[in-house]
Order: sequence, then C-alpha cells, then structure tokens
Amino acid sequence: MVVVQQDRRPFVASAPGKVIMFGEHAVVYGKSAIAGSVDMRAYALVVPHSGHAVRLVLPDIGVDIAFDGRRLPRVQPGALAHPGDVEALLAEGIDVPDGPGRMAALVFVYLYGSLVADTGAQGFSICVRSLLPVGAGLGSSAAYSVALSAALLQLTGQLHGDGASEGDRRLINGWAFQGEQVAHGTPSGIDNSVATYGGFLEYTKGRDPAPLQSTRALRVVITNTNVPKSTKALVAGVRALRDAHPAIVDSILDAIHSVSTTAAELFQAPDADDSDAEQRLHDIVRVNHGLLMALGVSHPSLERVRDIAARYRMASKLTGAGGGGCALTLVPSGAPKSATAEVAAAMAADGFECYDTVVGGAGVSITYAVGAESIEAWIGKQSSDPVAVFAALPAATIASLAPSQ
Ligand SMILES: Nc1ncnc2c1ncn2[C@@H]1O[C@H](COP(=O)(O)OP(=O)(O)OP(=O)(O)O)[C@@H](O)[C@H]1O
Ligand SMILES: C[C@@](O)(CCO)CC(=O)[O-]
Ligand SMILES: [Mg+2]
Repeated sequence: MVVVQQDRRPFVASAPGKVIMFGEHAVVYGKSAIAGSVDMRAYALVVPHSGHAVRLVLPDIGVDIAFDGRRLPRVQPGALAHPGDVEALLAEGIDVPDGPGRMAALVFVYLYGSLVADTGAQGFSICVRSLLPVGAGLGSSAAYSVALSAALLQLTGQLHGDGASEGDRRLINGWAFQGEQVAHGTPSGIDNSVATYGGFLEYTKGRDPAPLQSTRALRVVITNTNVPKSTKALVAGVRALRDAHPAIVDSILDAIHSVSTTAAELFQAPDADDSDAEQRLHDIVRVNHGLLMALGVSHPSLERVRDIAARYRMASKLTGAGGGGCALTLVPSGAPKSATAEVAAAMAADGFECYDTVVGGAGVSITYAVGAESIEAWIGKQSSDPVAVFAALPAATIASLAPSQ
C-alpha cells in the first residue's frame, strides 16, 4: 500500500472545453489537427472528510452516489485492455443507472481505483459542475476527465506544482486520456490535451502538443444545433467506412491533414491582414467540412448552419465529432462586432444556440481560494453541506473559480 500525504483543505480543479478548428476524425488516424480551448470549463469541488465514505455528485446529469472507498480494489495497469474489467468495478455495490451518468461514474471509478484506492487516503466528496454543453462537440467529456484527474492527483499529493508545472500537466493529461479511453474506446487525445494545456495548438497523436502563435485574432462563433450525438458511435462509423473502403477513406484523411497543415501556416503567417490568407482560410473551412461530410459525420442541422453563415459571406464547419452537436463559423479579420451579432441572431431565429467564444484561454487549474477568501471559509459560511452549496451556485459564481482568460 502506498500511503499518501493528504492536504485536508477543500479545493476546486477546473479544465476548459475545446473547439477543433481543423482535423477532427483524421486526428484519430495520426493526422494533424488544430484546436484551442474555449472559455467554458468543468469545475470539480473536492471536500476531504474523515472516515472512508466517497461521494460523487454530478448535478448536470443527475448522479449522486456514495460508496465505502475501502471496498474498491486498486485498478491494475492494463485494465483498459479489458473493458469488461472496468465495467466490473461498478458491480462493487455502486448503483448507477444507464445513460450518460453511467459513463461518467465509470470514468470516476476507474480513476479512483487507479489513483486513490489502496493509498490509505481518507474519504471525500467530489462535485463536478460544467458550464459546457454535454455531448455537443466542445469536449465536455475531456474537461470532466481532466478536472477529475487533477482533483484526484492533487488530493493524494501526487502533484508538485498545484497542476501548473510541466510535470504535473503531463501526469494529469496522461490520466485524463485514460479517462477518455474508458468513455470512448479510441480517442486521439486531442480533447484532453487542449483541456490540460489550454491555448491554441497543433496536435498529432502520440506527440506532445505544439503551441501555435497565431498572428490572427481567433474569432469564432460556435453554434450548438442541440442535436444529440455520440462521439463513440461517430468515431466507430468512420472506422467502419474505412474498413469497407480503405483507399478512398485514407485519401480523404490525407486531404484533411493537408487542410490542417495549410491552416497552421496561415494562422502563423506574418501578415495577418493579408486578404489572400483570409480567403484561403475561408476556403479550407469549407473544404474541411465537405471532407467530413464525405466521411458521413454531418447532419441536416449542421448544413442549415452553413447555409445561414454563407448568407453573411462567412464559412462554417462542424466541430468535434459531428452528427449534430456544434458548428464553428470563422469570423473574418476586421469584421465589426455587429456582423457576428447579426449572424448569431439569424442562427438563433432558427432555434440554434450561439456562443461568442474567445479561443485560447488557460488550461487546467487548481485553486484553494475564491478571490481573497479560502474556499474552506467561503463554503463554511454558506451551509454545513458544501456539495449542496456548490451544486446550486449560479454559473457566474462558478466561473469565478478559475483563472480569468
Ligand atoms: N457536466 C458533466 N458532468 C458529468 N459528466 C459529464 C459532464 N459533461 C460531460 N460529461 C461526460 O461526458 C459525456 C459526453 O461526452 P461526449 O464525448 O459524447 O461529448 P463531448 O465531449 O461533449 O463532445 P466531443 O467529444 O465531440 O467534443 C457524458 O455522457 C458524460 O459521461
Ligand atoms: C472525432 C474526434 O476527432 C474529436 C472529438 O472531439 C475524436 C478524437 O479525436 O478522439
Ligand atoms: Mg468527448
């Protein structure tokens, strides 16, 4: 048994969602992709207490479970090779209904079993709230996985710089990737990398993410079609198409790779106001969407978003796994604020939800304070049940628990 040093103060670990600008799906096959963090995050409040009870509360998806932490066995390295073994963890007397809550609980139990079980750590409550839409293509699962991994590593004294050092980030990212594997099967790692490192980056599977210095303002309108989709099913669909038509699908994936490498050059071009570069970016947004459509991951609602954007001479593409979820619209450099407001209003009139997003904010963060006050004192003042307080906080207060963008 590894006995850990535990800090008993409550804290909040948080991580952002992501927007993939170019390269989704192809990135699963080792091609390059470009993505950045969005200014919406998942927040995990951890409250250590005496005894051995562990409580997981996920108010966004209706999960509230408790179990005796001593009953869960340590997860052995390699358990992910046998998904049945991971599912079996939930059989340890933890009652979780089917649906999104089951997957989220499984990710927690896997990370708990890997990082906390058998360390002699005392009990705790953890409550995760997210300001990201769930299952919409903005990386809500990765933000959840990164916030959880950071929370459990910090709780058990395995981080050395409160999540900010290079070593801490590498550790958090590695465990969050395993959390994503529990949820998805074969993720590329781009979502958890953006949620951990934040910023704007180029990602190729198996390599460290490479930060990009864009000379262009990263202005995008994100549109949520509110059509539910499953990342796991969409990734599996592309795999089935590739198995049936390897030569055709591989050439589409190669074309997406060229789109991403061209985009990286254009974003970093010295003259950001060059109208030729602007036109080329517009073109490749359109081309990337067409290639994704050929892979079978578009949806009529996403095509509708593209039609509306085209009326305003803007280019849109799906972002994330597709099949519904979100689209992004690239805002041309120098476009007035009124232009984005107009296109967003036109989309809202069709029933879509728009987020005016700043791409490239902070990655994972751990905080023990709200402004000048400790979380312990702040929560203690509100009620004797910190989880209930956190679960009911308004979004604006939750958002104050992370570094400003
Ligand atoms: N607020 C949350 N609380 C608990 N679990 C969450 C929360 N948000 C997301 N999740 C977990 O993530 C799952 C959704 O992940 P999924 O990968 O399908 O969508 P996404 O990550 O939002 O989109 P994409 O992967 O395309 O970017 C949920 O079913 C749940 O298991
Ligand atoms: C569809 C995909 O490329 C992005 C999902 O946000 C899957 C992945 O990279 O894991
Ligand atoms: Mg996801």
